[in-house]
Amino acid sequence: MPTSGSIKNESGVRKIETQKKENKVCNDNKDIALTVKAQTIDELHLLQKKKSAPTTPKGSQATLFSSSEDERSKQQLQSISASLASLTRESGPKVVKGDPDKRFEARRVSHVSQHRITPTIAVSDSALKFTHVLYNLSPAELYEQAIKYEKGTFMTSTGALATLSGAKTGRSPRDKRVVKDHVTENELWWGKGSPNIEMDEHSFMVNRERAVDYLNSLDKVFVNDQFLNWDPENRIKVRIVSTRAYHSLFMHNMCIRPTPEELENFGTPDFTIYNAGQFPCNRYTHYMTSSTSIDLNLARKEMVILGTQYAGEMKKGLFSVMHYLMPKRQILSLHSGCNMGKDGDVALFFGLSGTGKTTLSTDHNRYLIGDDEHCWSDKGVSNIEGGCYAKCIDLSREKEPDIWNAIKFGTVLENVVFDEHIREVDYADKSVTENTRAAYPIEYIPNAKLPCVGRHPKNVILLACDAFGVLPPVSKLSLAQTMYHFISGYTALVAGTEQGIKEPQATFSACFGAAFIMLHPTQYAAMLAEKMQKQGATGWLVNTGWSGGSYGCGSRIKLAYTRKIIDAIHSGSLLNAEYKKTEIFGLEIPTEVEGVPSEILDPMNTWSDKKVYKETLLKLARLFENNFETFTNYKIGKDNKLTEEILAAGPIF
Ligand SMILES: Nc1ncnc2c1ncn2[C@@H]1O[C@H](COP(=O)(O)OP(=O)(O)OP(=O)(O)O)[C@@H](O)[C@H]1O
Ligand SMILES: O=C([O-])CC(=O)C(=O)O
Ligand SMILES: [Ca+2]
Ligand SMILES: [Mn+2]
Repeated sequence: MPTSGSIKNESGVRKIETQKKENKVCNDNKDIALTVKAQTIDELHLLQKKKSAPTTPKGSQATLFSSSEDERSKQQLQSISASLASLTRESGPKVVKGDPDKRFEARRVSHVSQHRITPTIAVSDSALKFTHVLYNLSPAELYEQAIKYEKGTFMTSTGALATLSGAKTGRSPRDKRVVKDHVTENELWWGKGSPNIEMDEHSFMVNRERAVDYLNSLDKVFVNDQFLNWDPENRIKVRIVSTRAYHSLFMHNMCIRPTPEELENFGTPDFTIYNAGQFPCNRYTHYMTSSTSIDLNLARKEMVILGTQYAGEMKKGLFSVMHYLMPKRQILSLHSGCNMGKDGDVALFFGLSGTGKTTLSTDHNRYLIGDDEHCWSDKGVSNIEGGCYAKCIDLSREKEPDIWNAIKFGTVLENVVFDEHIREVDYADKSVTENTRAAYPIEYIPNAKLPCVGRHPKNVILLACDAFGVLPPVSKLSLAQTMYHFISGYTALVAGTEQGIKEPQATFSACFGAAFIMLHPTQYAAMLAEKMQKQGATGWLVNTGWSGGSYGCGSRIKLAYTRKIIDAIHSGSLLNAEYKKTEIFGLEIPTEVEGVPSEILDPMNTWSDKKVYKETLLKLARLFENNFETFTNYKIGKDNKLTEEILAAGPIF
């Protein structure tokens, strides 16, 4: 053992002082006498973390803050306490920042009186309790929380956070409720076909109270303060209160992340979500038909989630809110992907779930503006979100390299199956659900366009996954046809995963997102028509579904071919191609597309039995016709001319 006297501290670094008595451990001249100023192990651990950016949780070291910082921090706590206030008691809960398990952090308490009313009822036991708030935690902190406290949460081999969303692995549109009051009664779309199922204000308050009481009964809640919409003039401030680190990380990825300065000056949110999804709603509450309820109150600017932990409810709930707020400002909200070429040309990709918005807007040769939710204003397009939510069933590195590579540290992987030891994900495994998903910040895509805004779209691509196999792989649409197909919002998926051949199921969802729209579809359609006309945008219908027969006989069009078709749309070469018109649907189909076998461009060529093809085509046309009946009484746009053209743009028998 070397002796202390023979070694000099040449580098001039502090000596290790873990105990009062000097304890020298030195093997060579370099390592020696590097001492840490710590008296105890706890003190040593305290040295490990240095003070973070100004707005990360200020749970500790209160004396380090200047009085203005102190004041702002107090206001932040007051604002959170106000959000969590029960409306039947007098004051907001006692709020304290930080993890209840971290005993070293000095606690800051704020018991904020929210209401001017003099208390009349004695405080309940719950009012004596603290609510610990984990405020805008970083992904690393959320990983620790999730892995430590949320069963079924693991790190995968690429660093993503794999978790389970619980009993619900998809959205529950039938459990969505919207408060009908004297304003929304006239403004919103109600009745047949509408996604807005009514509830009254009182029942909303019952559910709100249930959610808030549940949240305040927990040891801790997560609070995210973030933004929606990359258009700075139309940015919306949202607050999400949730119970799981999974939810907090999901929203961290999906909403726009504020800078530390923006968070300092966040102020009062424009909209608040109370996600108490681990707790059911009370089925005896009026308007409830199950123990799941997703309730939207536009007047109160609040949403309550009970009985489902599927994180997509928050994402799509906020999208509904945007579908209400944006049209009021003459801005069109769109369920579409969006990307931009090197020359600044913008394309929109509409389509129902699973038709290819995320897959096709994530294109290595183009800049990604966003994969799912956009706004189209007088200035151009802007993404509503700060992240992407990709389907990952059968995901492959070869076919979708950018999405594959985005699944790394920080990404939330929902309901995937992985090797218990190596933690490699098996993307083909549907054991938990077919709707496996990855949520990642948009910067994880190498060619993301930041900020996520672009010019007016040049091309509007409508995606349909036609499992009947009768729609052409690509057709050029007139404006009236674009509107007809936009209002129809068609896709056909295959029902069930049982053995044997299943009939394709046609789905019609107005504006390619009926589940999220708030106004009558024709209001969005009118705005789209006006914008497309004004900007001279071209509409296209792209079938990403079956070719060579219906599901069971034919097969899904190769992604590589669809990509070639999309390339030809972007480059402008398809605009000047030679076209012929199909029967029944009257679609203009090109005779050639570079890189795509010409014989597949007319679906009739690919069917061995032409009679069955014709029957299937007629069958689909009738489904379109029946679906459109509900829209025939509505006027679209300023004159009747467009309305008549749209009606004439459907199938002709
Ligand atoms: N020819 C094709 N074109 C597009 N996608 C295809 C094609 N063939 C197979 N696919 C697969 O279809 C799926 C399309 O899903 P995608 O995530 O793009 O849907 P989405 O429209 O973004 O839906 P959501 O709104 O639910 O997010 C992907 O899994 C993709 O790999
Ligand atoms: O909302 C979801 O769960 C997934 C999605 O993007 C959609 O369905 O359009
Ligand atoms: Ca998507
Ligand atoms: Mn979507």
